[in-house]
Amino acid sequence: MTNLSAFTAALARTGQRRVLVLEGDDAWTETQLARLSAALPGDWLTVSERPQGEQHFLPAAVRTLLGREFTHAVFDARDGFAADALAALAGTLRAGSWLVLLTPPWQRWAAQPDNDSRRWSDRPEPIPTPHFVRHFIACCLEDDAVLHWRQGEPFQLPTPPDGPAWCMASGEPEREQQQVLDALLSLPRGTAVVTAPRGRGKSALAGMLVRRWPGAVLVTAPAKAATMVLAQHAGEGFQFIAPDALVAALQQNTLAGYDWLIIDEAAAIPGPLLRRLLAGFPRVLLVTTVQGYEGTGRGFMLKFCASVPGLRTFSLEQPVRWARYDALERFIAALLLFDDDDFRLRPAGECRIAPLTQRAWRDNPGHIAALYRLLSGAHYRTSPLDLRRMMDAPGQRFAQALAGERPAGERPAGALWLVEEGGLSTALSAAVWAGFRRPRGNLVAQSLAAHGGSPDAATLRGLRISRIAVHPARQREGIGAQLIAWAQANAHPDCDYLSVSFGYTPELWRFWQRCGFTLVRFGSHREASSGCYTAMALLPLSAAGHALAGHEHQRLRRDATWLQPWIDEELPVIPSHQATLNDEDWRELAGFAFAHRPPEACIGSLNRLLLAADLALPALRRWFSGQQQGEEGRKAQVKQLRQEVGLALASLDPERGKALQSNIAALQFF
Ligand SMILES: CC(=O)SCCNC(=O)CCNC(=O)[C@H](O)C(C)(C)COP(=O)(O)OP(=O)(O)OC[C@H]1O[C@@H](n2cnc3c(N)ncnc32)[C@H](O)[C@@H]1OP(=O)(O)O
Ligand SMILES: Nc1ncnc2c1ncn2[C@@H]1O[C@H](COP(=O)(O)OP(=O)(O)OP(=O)(O)O)[C@@H](O)[C@H]1O
Repeated sequence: MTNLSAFTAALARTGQRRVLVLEGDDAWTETQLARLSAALPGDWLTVSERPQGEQHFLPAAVRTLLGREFTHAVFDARDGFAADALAALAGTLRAGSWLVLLTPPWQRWAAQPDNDSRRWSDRPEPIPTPHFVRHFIACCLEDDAVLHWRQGEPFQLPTPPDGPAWCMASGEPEREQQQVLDALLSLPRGTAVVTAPRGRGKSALAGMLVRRWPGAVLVTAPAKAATMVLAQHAGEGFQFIAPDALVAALQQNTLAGYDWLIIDEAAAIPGPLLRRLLAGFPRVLLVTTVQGYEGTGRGFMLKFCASVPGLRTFSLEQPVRWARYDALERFIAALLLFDDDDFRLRPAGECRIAPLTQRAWRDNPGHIAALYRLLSGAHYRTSPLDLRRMMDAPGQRFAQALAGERPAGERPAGALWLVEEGGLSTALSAAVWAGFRRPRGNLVAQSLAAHGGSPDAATLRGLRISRIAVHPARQREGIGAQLIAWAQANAHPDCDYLSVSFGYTPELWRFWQRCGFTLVRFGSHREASSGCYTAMALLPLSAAGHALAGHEHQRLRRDATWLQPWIDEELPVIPSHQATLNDEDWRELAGFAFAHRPPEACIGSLNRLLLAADLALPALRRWFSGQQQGEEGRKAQVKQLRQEVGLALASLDPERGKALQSNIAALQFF
């Protein structure tokens, strides 16, 4: 272990960080870990599903470490591989650090269920992840800088890294930081954004702006703990305000005299909230990471920044927390396919559509990796969890639009990712409709049952378009529509529909509409993550699919008058203005009163009940006048609503109410 200390000293001197993989059984691994931490002093952080020691974090808690720094870390992949947590963790390690990765013995790892898969596979039980394990092993073996210590074999350290001594930044702005700072200090008005990968000195730069700006600057971020670096570089002028307090202060007009608002980790703040903040200050600086822990950074660039007029964009390339060509950063980029060099080039030439299956991760990994890179470059939602889903979750299918000369010169210009859904039993689908059951997966199929009017909706089989993206340099050339037409023509004969669930924008809806989709659902509130309403649409393929799409679209039209007041966006359907209670309303109201259907899924029928029945219904009136309280208050209010609606049905038609009640009660046993 003396050699290890010398090696680590060489890492610190050259500004490098390294990966050490410990492959073995639990007892052996624990012994080696104890030896390592005894030999290498410093603050060791452990990320593991198993509780151990003081500096221990569960993978799900690693996000809270953003903005903090550590010397060494252990990432325990023996029970599950939380790829997003690994990416977040790697960014927190200083120059001279080790990232020790614990794996089970490789020969049994591929067949072992991965606990993390429950987060992304839509399966209730953990599943094995052979493609990811294979890819991980290949990344380790291909990279000379990754140290691999296998149980039963001697551990040999290579020669320590050599090279010029690395100097920690002095406290004064680095060259790149200075250039951005000069531009910001002379910005007369408007919005600027600084994006960069981890550890490039973005937060420090924002702090330097606070220190150098002659007037008042306000700083906000999703968590104050993540602004430590910014505060340190800002000095006494640092003034922090939480985003919700900031919105409240803007509404009350109590903020005056601030020249700048700095929003650190801006990608973690929902778009509509950001938009409100931009309007409140003469100058705004948005700071965000473009790669890594969640895919939100690039999405932020793509979706939000494209909509800000006159935005000034800056980026930082040189790492500050570690030296250039750092081995850990390179390993993580290769493992999680962060490198996007391919994406920067325009894929030129005619396109042909070609299918791909998960087998490509074995047979032609370069090909399918290019597809993932296109998705993560062009689609705002793509994250390392998608990479894992794409590799190993069951029921996934892919197609790509390949541009260029066959075969060597071809590159993907468009990517389509499909997921098989539906096929639930009649009883389970009806139990989903009633709100009694919500098994994992089947996003659109279950949502059609749970929020729509057809108890058997989830029995149909669909292919959900999980993602579609066309290279930005090739959009509006018909490639997206070509991919959808391919999916339509190549769907399995027992597939009833293609479906899509998307964050509604009028432009995106126009695309789906042009591809032949029918709108069947529009959410009643904006999603916090995207700031958009969720919309769902179907492209029917079979007679049953046509019937379902037609029925759900008519239902949406019938409910549109009542749904519109909940939504501050024009609903893209023509309301049909029907105010009488029909059989379907009766069934739905019974599903609400005697089962667990949420009120938001019954907005139309509840309103028609108010109009049709000559009853007081005070709780219902209160609900629609918007007098709702917090979570606990809401629960009590919904309970009261259910009772009131049950009584109303019994008083309107006691026989019918009773019959529906007993039918619905039977559903809870499925
Ligand atoms: C499930 C999900 O993935 S939802 C998210 C969809 N993906 C994204 O938002 C990623 C970023 N966007 C993209 O990759 C692309 O813009 C896509 C996939 C949405 C569309 O692909 P494209 O190849 O650009 O669309 P395509 O050229 O086939 O358009 C067909 C028609 O749709 C309509 N359309 C497409 N994009 C737009 C737009 N931005 N605004 C208005 N209409 C549009 C047009 O009518 C167009 O026909 P036209 O150009 O002759 O007028
Ligand atoms: N010019 C500088 N002088 C001294 N230290 C610096 C300078 N720039 C950055 N640093 C330090 O380098 C480290 C990384 O900087 P910073 O946290 O600003 O990077 P970042 O790009 O915001 O990283 P992350 O995405 O991980 O939050 C911090 O410890 C910071 O204090």
